[in-house]
Amino acid sequence: MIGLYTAAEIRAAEEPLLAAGPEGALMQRAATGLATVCLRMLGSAYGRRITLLVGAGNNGGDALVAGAHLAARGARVTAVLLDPGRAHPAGLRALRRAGGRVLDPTAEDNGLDRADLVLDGIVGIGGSGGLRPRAAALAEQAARGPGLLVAVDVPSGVDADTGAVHGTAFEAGTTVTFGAVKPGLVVGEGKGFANEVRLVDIGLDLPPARTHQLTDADVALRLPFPLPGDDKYSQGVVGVAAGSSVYPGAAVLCTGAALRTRPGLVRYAGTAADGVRAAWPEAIVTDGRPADAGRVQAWVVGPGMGTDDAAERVLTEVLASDLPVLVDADALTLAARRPGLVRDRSAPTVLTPHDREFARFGNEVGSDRLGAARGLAADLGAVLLLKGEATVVADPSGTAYVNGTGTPWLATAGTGDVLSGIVGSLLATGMDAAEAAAVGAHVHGRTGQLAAARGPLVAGDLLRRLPDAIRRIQQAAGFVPIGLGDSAP
Ligand SMILES: NC(=O)C1=CN([C@@H]2O[C@H](COP(=O)(O)OP(=O)(O)OC[C@H]3O[C@@H](n4cnc5c(N)ncnc54)[C@H](O)[C@@H]3O)[C@@H](O)[C@H]2O)[C@@H](O)CC1
Ligand SMILES: Nc1ncnc2c1ncn2[C@@H]1O[C@H](COP(=O)(O)OP(=O)(O)O)[C@@H](O)[C@H]1O
Ligand SMILES: [K+]
Repeated sequence: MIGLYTAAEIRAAEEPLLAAGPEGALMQRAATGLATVCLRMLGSAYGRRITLLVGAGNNGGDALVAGAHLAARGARVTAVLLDPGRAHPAGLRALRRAGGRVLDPTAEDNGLDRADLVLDGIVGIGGSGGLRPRAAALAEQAARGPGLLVAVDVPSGVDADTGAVHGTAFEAGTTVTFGAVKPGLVVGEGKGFANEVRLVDIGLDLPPARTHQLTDADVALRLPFPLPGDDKYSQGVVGVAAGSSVYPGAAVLCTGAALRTRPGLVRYAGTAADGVRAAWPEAIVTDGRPADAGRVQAWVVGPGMGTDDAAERVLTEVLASDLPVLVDADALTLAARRPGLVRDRSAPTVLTPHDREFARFGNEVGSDRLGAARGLAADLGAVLLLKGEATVVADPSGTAYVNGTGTPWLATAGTGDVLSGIVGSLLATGMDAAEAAAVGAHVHGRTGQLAAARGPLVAGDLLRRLPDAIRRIQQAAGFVPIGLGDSAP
């Protein structure tokens, strides 16, 4: 698992290393790793034009020291100092010694229109609020130029903890981050500014993370294989209460996804019974109530079910069980009206809202998606899976996951019903509810990527590609999407 750490957590882990000295050692490690990544991106340094955008803090210091390494290898390095009187003194000396040029921010020709690479050292984890006007103007000018755009630690203008961006931010193609990945690089608006994230190990001794991102290897370990002694019941039976005679599609997609994820046994109960029977002869189907379906180990309730009195009775019945329940779509609308139905449960509940469904519980998601998910999870005593470009999962204790897979092609009707079926089927195996949600989101995203490789996708394509996506995840065990070890020479 990749641990995601806030600025405060990073600073706390840096403290003992800074106290133990020697002075500047951490910055040297960070800057060496940063320069190594830049060298790899450029192929070679000699004669290359590099512009450093340098703020007044240590983030600017990192850029200056990395710039000195690159200048020493023959790059033509120009540093634009946002606050010339306060630039990191040792970094500035190092750059000058290596032959770098230094400009103030009002210089007419700052080289951004012809740089091969731009290093953004305006502000890192010490940033607060939106970028100040001069910094914002330089970030925008860099984005218009031809150079590779590399952010130092965090793209300036992105909140490292939340991913919030107020106004503008540096549009990095690559972000070289130090010590640990920050949540703001992989969630919310920040994800789109950080893009490819490279982690440089600077030797921090970090405590266990509160926020995680799963890799294929993590997910492969958690996807249960059927064992020789298994039968169709022992792997966990999923119950699906979804769809309606008017909207059978959601029930068909949800049941199909549960079958394709963990094809032990899926039971369906609801008024879309005919449609489900026709699409999935493998499922055991009743047009009665959940109680008529037979025994299950977890329920999925809500997609396409409607919000009338009959639907509310189904939801109430399912939530009254002592089984794990995934609540989605129409059932979320109903649960938002009667949150006590969720709060009063002792068995695990997983809620899977998108932003509009989330808002029905009383607060907008806002720009801190992790914070919002954690808040509602704690309030309801449930696992919250907040869908989006980077789906977030939080449990009531504050443990959270940010999903790292997926594609915007998933923004199409019915893909959420597929996610519910996948997670429901993992819940039925007895997996911890937050892990089931996080593993399900990862599998769903990989399936979307696989389907999108063939062109525009519809939700049904996900069902066809799910087995292959699971097989590939299992094969790729050991693959880590974020580059580690770049501080090595
Ligand atoms: N503590 C350490 O020894 C280490 C720190 N490191 C680097 O140091 C950074 C943190 O350094 P600092 O604590 O000095 O803080 P930063 O350098 O991240 O930010 C502080 C500077 O940014 C300016 N600033 C803040 N908000 C701004 C905004 N909205 N618009 C424009 N300017 C803004 C402040 O005026 C100040 O000059 C990390 O991100 C990392 O790059 C690394 O070198 C590793 C070791
Ligand atoms: N821009 C996006 N990038 C990546 N994934 C997205 C994007 N927009 C939506 N998704 C994903 O697509 C799915 C849509 O679910 P949902 O909104 O519930 O659709 P429906 O209710 O039609 O099934 C979610 O898994 C969500 O995370
Ligand atoms: K930066």
